[in-house]
Amino acid sequence: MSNPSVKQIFDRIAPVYDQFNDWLSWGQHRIWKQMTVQWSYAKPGAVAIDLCCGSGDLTRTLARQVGKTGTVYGVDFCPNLLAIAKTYYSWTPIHWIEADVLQLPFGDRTFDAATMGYGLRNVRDIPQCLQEIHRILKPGATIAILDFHHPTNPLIQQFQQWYLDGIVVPYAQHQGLTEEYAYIMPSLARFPAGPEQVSLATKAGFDCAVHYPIVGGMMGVLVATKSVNS
Ligand SMILES: C/C(=C\Cc1c(C)c(O)c2ccccc2c1O)CCC[C@H](C)CCC[C@H](C)CCCC(C)C
Ligand SMILES: Nc1ncnc2c1ncn2[C@@H]1O[C@H](CSCC[C@H]([NH3+])C(=O)O)[C@@H](O)[C@H]1O
Repeated sequence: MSNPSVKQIFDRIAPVYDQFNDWLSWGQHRIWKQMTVQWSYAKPGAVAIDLCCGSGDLTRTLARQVGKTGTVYGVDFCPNLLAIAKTYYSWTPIHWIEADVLQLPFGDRTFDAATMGYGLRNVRDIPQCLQEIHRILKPGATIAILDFHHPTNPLIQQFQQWYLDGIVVPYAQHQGLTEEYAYIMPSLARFPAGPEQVSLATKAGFDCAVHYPIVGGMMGVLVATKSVNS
C-alpha cells in the first residue's frame, strides 16, 4: 500500500474502529469524549454539530447533552464509518451528512455548539478548517476539539511513543492494518501543540481560545468561542 489518503485509511479501519478504540484506550476514550461535549457548552434544545464524527460516539454523547428537544448533525467524509454510525439508536434526532469539513454544506451562523474528535490532526489545511467552523457557528457559540497531544513530561512522552509503536501498531497488525495505525504517530508529530492551536484559532477569528491538556498531556482539548459581536 503506497501513501493511502486519509479517507482510504478510515474506510479500511471502519469494521474494527469501535472495538479498537475501546480496547486500546481501556474504555477511556468515552471519558475524553464526555469532557469534550461538556466543554462545548451545548445546552438542552440546542442545534449542535459534531465534525469528523466517524462512527458517531461523540455525536451520540452530544445528542444526550442537547436532549430530545435538540438537533444534532454528524459530518464525515468516510462513507464506511457513517454507515456504522447510522446503525446506532438515538433519542435525539441525528442527521448524518457525508461532506468534507473544509467545505461545510451549511449557512453562516447556523449552530449553537460544536465538537470535533480526532479530526483536526487529519485535515489538509487547519487554518481553513478553523475558519470554516467559525463561519457556521452563531455568535457566542463554542467548539471543543479533542485530539492527540504532545506531553511535555519526557516520561509520559516516552510512554505515549511506546504505547503507539509497541502496543497499538502490533495489535493492529493482527487485522492487517499495520500501516493504517502506523499513521497515528507521524500525524501527531506534525500536529501543532496547544499554544499554537490557540493562536491559529485566534487568527481564524475566535474571540477566546484555551487549550486543555488531558491524560497527562497525551490528549488535548481546544475550546474556542466566537465573539458575541461577530
Ligand atoms: C479514539 C482514539 C483513536 C481513534 C483513532 C484516531 C483518532 C486516528 O487518528 C486513527 C488514525 C489511523 C488509524 C486509527 C485511528 C484511530 O483509531 C483514541 C484511543 C485509541 C488509541 C489508539 C489509543 C491511544 C493511547 C494513548 C497514547 C494513551 C493511552 C492511555 C490509556 C492506556 C489510558
Ligand atoms: N476533511 C475531512 N472531512 C470530513 N471528515 C474527515 C476529514 N478528515 C478526516 N475526517 C474523518 O475524521 C475521522 C477521524 S477518526 C475520529 C472519529 C470520531 N470523531 C471519534 O472520535 O471516534 C474519520 O472518521 C475521518 O473520516
